[in-house]
Amino acid sequence: MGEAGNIKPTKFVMKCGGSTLVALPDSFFEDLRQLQADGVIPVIVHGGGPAINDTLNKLGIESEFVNGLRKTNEAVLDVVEMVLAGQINKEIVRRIQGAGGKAIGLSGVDGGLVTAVPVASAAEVGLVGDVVAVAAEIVEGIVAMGYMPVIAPIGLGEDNQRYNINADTAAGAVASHIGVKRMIVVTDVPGIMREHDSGSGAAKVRVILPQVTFADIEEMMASGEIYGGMIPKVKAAMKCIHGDVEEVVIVNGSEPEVLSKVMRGDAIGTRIVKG
Ligand SMILES: Nc1ncnc2c1ncn2[C@@H]1O[C@H](COP(=O)(O)OP(=O)(O)O)[C@@H](O)[C@H]1O
Ligand SMILES: CC(=O)N[C@@H](CCC(=O)OP(=O)(O)O)C(=O)O
Repeated sequence: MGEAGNIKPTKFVMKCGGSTLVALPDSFFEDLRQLQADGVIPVIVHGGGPAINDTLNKLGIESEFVNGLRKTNEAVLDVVEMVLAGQINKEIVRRIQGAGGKAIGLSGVDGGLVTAVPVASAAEVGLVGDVVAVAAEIVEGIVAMGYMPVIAPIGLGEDNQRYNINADTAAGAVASHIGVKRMIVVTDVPGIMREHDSGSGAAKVRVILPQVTFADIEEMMASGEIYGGMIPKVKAAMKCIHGDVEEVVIVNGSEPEVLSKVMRGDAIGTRIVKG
């Protein structure tokens, strides 16, 4: 069968971390455009933790993290929404368009895209949300119009309350609700790393693990080898890998053509699979 004119577009979710956003080269956005042109459509969910920190500092608003989640009240939420849905979201859209791609930015508030409930630790962290629903038809509609959705991780409760959602958590929820096969997490390290004993008393070296299972992750979290910002990524991965989602791949955004390489199946970054 001649499939060339008949190939169904493939969607994948890409989470882009605040740690890497400013450092992303133009070629990263050209790669996105090329994928889009080839019918491989990125659905982007982004973070922006460092930019939120900067603006909170400038405004003299205190904020701290409890188990990887920002303690959030209404004053903090104003800044989170302004920075994520305003500054960062539009910067990503501009860079995609600058590379010749087509993108529409929105937050989880728009069209009721992301419905959230307070996280279990809300008594400690305040207005932080977990995702309970994603309006997949909005994502599908934007993709059908030929645009990449670029989503800022703010959610709305049934009572119209806004919630701050960790971007890894939001990306994992989008991946499971729209039923992609793969989520790519773009960050500032080349994958999940582990210290490796090179033997004969030599110094330990840090190696990138090409593939990890849920059991490996549990072990590395318990030993402290996975810590800090990597924790929400692996937790989001373990939560979303079921049903349609088969794998989550963690890669460094400054690696040339990193997205195309993952989509081609090259051995790059760390693949998280169930077991
Ligand atoms: N085992 C590990 N391998 C690699 N990075 C790790 C590991 N455990 C924790 N990290 C940390 O996770 C960070 C990435 O998370 P984070 O800074 O929150 O990025 P992002 O802004 O992309 O979400 C890395 O810079 C590193 O400091
Ligand atoms: C609840 C919570 O912690 N929300 C995050 C949302 C942004 C984010 O997750 O950005 P990164 O991907 O760059 O870390 C925050 O306020 O920083």
